[in-house]
Amino acid sequence: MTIALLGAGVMGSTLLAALVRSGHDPQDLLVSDTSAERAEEVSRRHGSRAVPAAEAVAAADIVLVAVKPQDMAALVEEVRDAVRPGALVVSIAAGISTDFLERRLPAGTSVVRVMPNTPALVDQGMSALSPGHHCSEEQLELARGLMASVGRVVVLDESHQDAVTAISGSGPAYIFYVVEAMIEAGVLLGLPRDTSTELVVQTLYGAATMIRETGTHPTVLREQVSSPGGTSVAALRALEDHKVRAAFLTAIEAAAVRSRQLSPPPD
Ligand SMILES: NC(=O)C1=CN([C@@H]2O[C@H](COP(=O)(O)OP(=O)(O)OC[C@H]3O[C@@H](n4cnc5c(N)ncnc54)[C@H](O)[C@@H]3O)[C@@H](O)[C@H]2O)C=CC1
Ligand SMILES: O=C(O)[C@@H]1CCC=N1
Repeated sequence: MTIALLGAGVMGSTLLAALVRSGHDPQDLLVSDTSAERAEEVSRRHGSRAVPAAEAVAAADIVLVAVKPQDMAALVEEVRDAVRPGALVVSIAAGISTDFLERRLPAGTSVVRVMPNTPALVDQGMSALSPGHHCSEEQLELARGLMASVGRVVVLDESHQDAVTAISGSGPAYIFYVVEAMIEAGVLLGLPRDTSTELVVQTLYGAATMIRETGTHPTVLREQVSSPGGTSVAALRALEDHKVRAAFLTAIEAAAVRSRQLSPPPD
């Protein structure tokens, strides 16, 4: 199975590394980037082949597109004539609909829209897949298998993709932000930075593992930490005073709005 990866940036190279880890022959992975240097550097690292975009697409069973939404129209224009009949086009670009791609690709091209996230780098990714009009069950399974090699997968109606982008696509950024803030707070309280980092990271890992392994609702888990009249409720009250919950709602809504804005207007 030959896979063309178009765009070898943060997410493209993360997926490339994952494809190699999951047993794809690196020689069957053709990498293209407008920065030829980048495509070559990434390919040197993973054993894949750096190839111009149209050439990669002409040889590919799966075309995995990982360029920014703003670069998508130009890229599709560049490669459309090279897409093989029966090839599957998988796009991970925020805000780019299957309809946008189907209108620009040869008639009948199978498309799957995916929103992954960066924890794919450590095989703990979360991907949401939405098939286009011409995507068969078999092709959807192919895309599912591709993304399942880097974490969990859900298949969702495309109307949910802006919400997915705002929750799990951008989600790691919010979590890292909270982690940064907690580490800084530890330093404020006099802890050495590396100690504070270790305390915060293990607490995050432990809390995430508890949510997953116990299946208990986060509210109940939070209540278990909050002794009456104790330290946790004192902190949680300050978070409520600063409207942190409302800030999360507003922030995530802003991400979804931005995802919609990244959708090019209809022709
Ligand atoms: N970074 C993230 O956490 C996530 C990103 N995404 C999506 O993945 C896509 C890529 O994002 P990043 O990797 O963060 O961006 P990036 O800027 O790191 O990578 C994009 C790459 O595409 C290349 N490129 C641009 N035009 C090209 C063309 N015509 N042909 C070949 N390569 C071309 C650029 O040179 C760059 O190396 C975006 O559409 C984004 O919405 C989706 C989920 C998570
Ligand atoms: O920030 C972005 O636009 C991309 C999409 C989801 C995560 N990163």
